[in-house]
Amino acid sequence: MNQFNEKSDQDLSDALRAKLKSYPDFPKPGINFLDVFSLYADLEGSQILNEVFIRKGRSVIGQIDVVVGLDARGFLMGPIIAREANVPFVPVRKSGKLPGLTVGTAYSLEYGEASVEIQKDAIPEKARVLIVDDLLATGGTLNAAATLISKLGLGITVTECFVLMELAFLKGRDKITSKVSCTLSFD
Ligand SMILES: O=P(O)(O)OC[C@H]1O[C@H](OP(=O)(O)OP(=O)(O)O)[C@H](O)[C@@H]1O
Ligand SMILES: Nc1ncnc2[nH]cnc12
Repeated sequence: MNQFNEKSDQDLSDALRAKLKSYPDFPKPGINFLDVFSLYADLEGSQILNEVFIRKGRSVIGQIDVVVGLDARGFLMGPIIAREANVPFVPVRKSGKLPGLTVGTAYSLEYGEASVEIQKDAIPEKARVLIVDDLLATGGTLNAAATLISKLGLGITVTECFVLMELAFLKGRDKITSKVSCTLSFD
């Protein structure tokens, strides 16, 4: 029993939307930056996020074998979701940060370019993967992560992507071949 048991998913999503801070023209003119850390800086916001991620993890029990979180804000949520789903957590990191043998790819995102890597032996054969991140904008980042995972071969499949926030008007979903779910959509 916790203070959110009686709250619907919609109630939680509405509460987060009311608390979220955005910053026009950051990091570049024309970008409205949605700051997930503004939710963590609010004690109730942080508790609601925890509840949202716990519900997400429980909803995929038995359907996935690994949670992959994206650098950096996907690391806030991935381990909670993975723990509730009772599966391991694996990071996709910006290039040059992971030890051992890695596979990498370059991509574009809403406000720049980047490249990411995953450890070659991080995901077991035939695993069903859930990719998680805080935000879907153009879809460049999620698509790059899915491409990386497919480069590993071994019959590994991305079964779902979960984001806390989606800038739906940028149509990032069109780049993603797997199912995408989100908590807060912005038109
Ligand atoms: O859909 P896209 O256009 O690819 O944009 C979404 C990505 O952009 C942000 O990360 P960023 O690369 O800024 O990294 P950070 O988490 O290290 O700040 C965000 O956390 C997503 O990962
Ligand atoms: N508008 C935005 N706000 C926060 N993170 C982002 N990543 C890409 N676009 C973003």
